[in-house]
Amino acid sequence: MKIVLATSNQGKVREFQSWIHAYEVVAYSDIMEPFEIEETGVTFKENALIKARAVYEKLSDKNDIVLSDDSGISVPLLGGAPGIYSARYAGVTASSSDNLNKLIATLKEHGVEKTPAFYTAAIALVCVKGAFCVHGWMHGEAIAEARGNNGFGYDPMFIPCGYDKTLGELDENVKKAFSHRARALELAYIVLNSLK
Ligand SMILES: O=c1nc[nH]c2c1ncn2[C@H]1C[C@H](O)[C@@H](COP(=O)(O)OP(=O)(O)OP(=O)(O)O)O1
Ligand SMILES: [Mg+2]
Repeated sequence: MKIVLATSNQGKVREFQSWIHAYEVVAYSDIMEPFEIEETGVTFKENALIKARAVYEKLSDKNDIVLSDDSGISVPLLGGAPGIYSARYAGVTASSSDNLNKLIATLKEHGVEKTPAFYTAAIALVCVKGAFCVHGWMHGEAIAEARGNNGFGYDPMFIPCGYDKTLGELDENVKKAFSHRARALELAYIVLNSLK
């Protein structure tokens, strides 16, 4: 039994592979031809389940467990945007730097240098015993500039609570200690251990 990650985001793959040691972890594209999965849900949970179910359907070994992550950054000043649309914020074909630059430009349009923001991660697990979903959050501030190259996505503009540097500048262990994804993964372990 191994964990198959239903994601095409290499930043997520890197984090899950470096954080999960109790199981063999592979990206789904290592064991099948990658395919388009439409994220038609209106919540992180719905989209996480859509991605995990789509990959589980195509698995040849149904004893494997599929793990997906649907995540994003929400800015209360912007009514929660980009939220579940974080990966499509600057358009459906946008790169992560397009999205980052759009959020920086939007904050500047609102005349703010920093504003409260939070990340959400929904992790779905789909296996022979059913489908499960857990969540995690990380609070902090979004700033109207990009600093540092660590992490991925919006990390260069996100300062976690209790720090004065962005996740782009901070050591990777900070994300491992209390990121939205790390917190959701802690809960996912409870589900995983009960599936054994
Ligand atoms: O820790 C994070 N640090 C920085 N940015 C992050 C993080 N976590 C989510 N994000 C951003 C990236 C992307 O703009 C969106 C996720 O979108 P989301 O659809 O879940 O992932 P994705 O399309 O990149 O890959 P996939 O759907 O194949 O898993 O939120
Ligand atoms: Mg996506």
